Amino acid sequence: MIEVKNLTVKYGDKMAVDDISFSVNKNEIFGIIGENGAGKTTITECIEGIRTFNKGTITIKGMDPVKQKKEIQHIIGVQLQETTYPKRIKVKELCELFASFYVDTKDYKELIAEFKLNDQLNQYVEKLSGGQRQRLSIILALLHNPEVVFLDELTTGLDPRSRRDMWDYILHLKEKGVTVVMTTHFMDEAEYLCDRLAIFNKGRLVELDTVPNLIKKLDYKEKISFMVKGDFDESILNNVHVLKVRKRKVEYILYGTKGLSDFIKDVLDKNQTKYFNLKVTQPNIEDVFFEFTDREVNY
Ligand SMILES: Nc1ncnc2c1ncn2[C@@H]1O[C@H](COP(=O)(O)OP(=O)(O)OP(=O)(O)O)[C@@H](O)[C@H]1O
Repeated sequence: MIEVKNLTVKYGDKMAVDDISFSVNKNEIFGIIGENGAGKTTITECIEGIRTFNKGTITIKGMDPVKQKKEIQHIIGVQLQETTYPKRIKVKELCELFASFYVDTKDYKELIAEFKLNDQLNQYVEKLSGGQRQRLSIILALLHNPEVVFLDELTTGLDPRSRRDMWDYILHLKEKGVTVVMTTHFMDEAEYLCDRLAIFNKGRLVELDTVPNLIKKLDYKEKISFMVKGDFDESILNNVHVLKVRKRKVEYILYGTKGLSDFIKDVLDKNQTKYFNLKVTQPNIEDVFFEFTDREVNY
């Protein structure tokens, strides 16, 4: 559905996107993750045809998003992170205005009902809450039944229930055959929704795979975390089971081989360490994120 080859974007001397290539398959939910400033918005805006780039080629369904802007606009839907709407316009009027941009659109009232904005139909857009504005932004992106939808941090600012509802809706879009390209900072969201995840670090693509495959790449079998009170002799953690230690103030997160958690519990007790909040879990996509975005990129 989407092919990106050798995309390079510079802002002055600053390399924002550095020679990246990837493709997005039809009907997949493709996640883009990375730290702030990693280049996620720049990349998606280049694909959407709203940002120029220095080098590379991009196609959506074989079309060039810049040269064939008109055709592309009919097949893509874009939900933006921050959108400024005209002042003193009501929800209903904004939907009608956006619908007038396209030849063929859905009945916006269906979408309004699906996203539970019925009560706000006659409300001024500027008076909507943050979560309501987010829901309106996706309605506007879906009015023309696009084949590909770009979602930029869609669930930021949503309450837990609305966030879950939004996840269901994204899965529903996939069921209907839509291709979804989404950026997110929520790792649980990326893990739950995305068929494949592209991890960007400082403008470079560092990993691209399914969630289970990315977790396998970590090669850690066990993970244990705990918090300590008072002095703590870190040298007790030195052992063949411990492959990596991350520390945040009083919290320790350890990754390692099978047997790691038994060894750590044992050593903490033997040393009479005052610990709390001990948790034994499996490595997850957040661990993948830390591993691959910490790492220097070598090619
Ligand atoms: N118009 C611009 N002019 C100059 N530099 C820019 C411009 N837009 C983005 N940048 C820089 O390019 C880099 C990539 O920015 P981008 O917004 O694509 O990152 P991002 O991964 O989307 O970040 P975030 O998670 O914070 O939204 C950053 O260092 C940013 O400061």
